[in-house]
Amino acid sequence: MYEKEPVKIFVVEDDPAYTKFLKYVLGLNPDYEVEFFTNGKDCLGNLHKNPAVITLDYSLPDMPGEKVLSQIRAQDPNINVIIVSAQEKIGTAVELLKAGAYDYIIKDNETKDRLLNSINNARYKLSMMKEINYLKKEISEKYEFEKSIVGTSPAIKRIFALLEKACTTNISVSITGETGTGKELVAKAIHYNSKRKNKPFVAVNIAAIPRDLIESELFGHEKGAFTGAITRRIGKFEEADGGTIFLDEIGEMDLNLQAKLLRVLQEREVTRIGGNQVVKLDVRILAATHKDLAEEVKAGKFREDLYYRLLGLPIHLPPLRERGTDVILIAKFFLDQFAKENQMDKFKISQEAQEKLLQYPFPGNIRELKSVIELSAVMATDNEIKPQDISFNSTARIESFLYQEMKMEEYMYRIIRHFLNKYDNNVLEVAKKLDIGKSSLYRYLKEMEAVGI
Ligand SMILES: Nc1ncnc2c1ncn2[C@@H]1O[C@H](COP(=O)(O)OP(=O)(O)OP(=O)(O)O)[C@@H](O)[C@H]1O
Repeated sequence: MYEKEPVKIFVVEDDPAYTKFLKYVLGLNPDYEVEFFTNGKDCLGNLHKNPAVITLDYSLPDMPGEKVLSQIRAQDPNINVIIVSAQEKIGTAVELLKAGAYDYIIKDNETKDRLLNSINNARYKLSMMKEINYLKKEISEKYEFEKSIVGTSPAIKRIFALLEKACTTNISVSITGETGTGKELVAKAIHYNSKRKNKPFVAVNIAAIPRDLIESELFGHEKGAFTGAITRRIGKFEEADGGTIFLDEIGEMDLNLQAKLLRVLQEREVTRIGGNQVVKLDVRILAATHKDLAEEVKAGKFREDLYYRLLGLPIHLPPLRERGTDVILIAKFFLDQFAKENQMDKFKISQEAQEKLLQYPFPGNIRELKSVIELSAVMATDNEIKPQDISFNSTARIESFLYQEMKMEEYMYRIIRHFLNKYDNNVLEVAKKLDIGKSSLYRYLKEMEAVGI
C-alpha cells in the first residue's frame, strides 16, 4: 500500500558533488519528490511543506547538524531525519540517534544502497504509523457511546449517565449483567472514551484460562520460573500499563489467586513469577461478572476485601427484555451492519416481525438478538424481514419458566412485570395488551409491590 504514495524528501547538503550524486540516485525513483537545500536555515524555513524524510549533512556551513536535527524534531517529531556524515564517529552517531535521528549513514562506496534502504524503511514506518493512527481513530469512533451502545430506553439512559461518570474519572468499575448484555462492549466504551484511550485495552477472561496458567497470564513469569517457562513473558497487567485491564468473569477466580490480585491492586505493582524485580504499574481496573458477587462473598467464595476494592462504580446492565423497544433499534442496527458487511441493500422489519421480536424474552440477550437477526436476513426473500424469517431457538426458556412451579398468582405478577418492562411502564398500554381493567392492574401493582416483584 505504501509504495503507491509519493514521498516528499528534503536533501540538505552543501557539497555540490555529493548533491549531484544524490540527485541522480534519488531521481531513479519516480515516487520520490525531492527538494535540495544547501544550508540548515533554508531547510528549517521549508518544514511547512511536510517532508516525510530529510537527509541531513552533518557538517553544514551555517549550523551544526545536531542543532538542525533538534529544531526539526521540535517542529515535527514525525519527520524521519537521516544523518549523512563524512566521518565515522561512533560517539556522535549514538548521540544523534539518541536525540531522535532515524538513521546515521557514512559517506562511502556503499552510501547509495544504505541510503535507499533507509529511506524505504522510513517510508514503511511512516505508512505503518498512518495506518495505526487511522485504526486508533476508527476504534475510538466505534466505541463512542451512542454509536456503539444502541438504545433509548430509560434503562439504557441510566447506563449512559453512569458511563459519563466512569469516563471522566479513574475509578474502578464493576460491570454486572446476564450473559450477552454488553458487559465487554461497555468496558471498551469506557476505555476508549477515557483519557487512557491511546494506551492499551487488555481484556482477560478468567473463566477461559486454565487455572494453573492464570497467575502467569496475569502477572508474567521469568525464564525458568517453572517447567515450560522457556522465555521471560510479561503478564497482562504489565501489558496494560498506562491503559485499562478488563477482568471478565472475575467471579470465577479461585481464592488463592484472589489474594494475589488484591495485593497487586493495593500495591499497584507486580512481581513476575520466579522473579524479584518489582514493576510499578498504572493500570485502570474494570471487572465484570454475570454472578452476584455479594452472594459469592456471603458464601465464602469471594474475598470481601477484594470485592470492595473492585466494586468502585457498579454498573448493572439490564437484560434486553427490560429495555422495551430498544430490541427493535438494536435489531435495525445489526441489520444495517449485516447489509454493509455483505454489500447488500438496507433491510426493513415489517410491523408483524417487530411484534414477534418484542414478544420474545431473549434469554441470551443482545448476543442472541444478533444471531437471530443475522439469520433472519439470510432467510428473507427480499429486503423486508417478515415474521416467518425469524426463528428463535429457545422455547426451553418458556418451559423453564413453567418448570419453576410457582403459584398462579406469582406467574401472573411476573407476566405483568414483563409487560411493564416491555412497554416502558405504560400502564394503559399493558392493561390493553393483557386485556384486563386499568384498576385491576393498579391493584395487582400494589400487591406486587407488597411482595417485592
Ligand atoms: N446496546 C447494544 N447495542 C448494540 N450492540 C450491543 C449492545 N449491547 C451489546 N451489544 C453487542 O452484543 C454482543 C454481546 O455483547 P458483549 O460480548 O459485550 O456481552 P457480555 O455481557 O460481555 O457477554 P458475556 O457475559 O457472555 O461475556 C456484542 O456483539 C456486542 O457488541
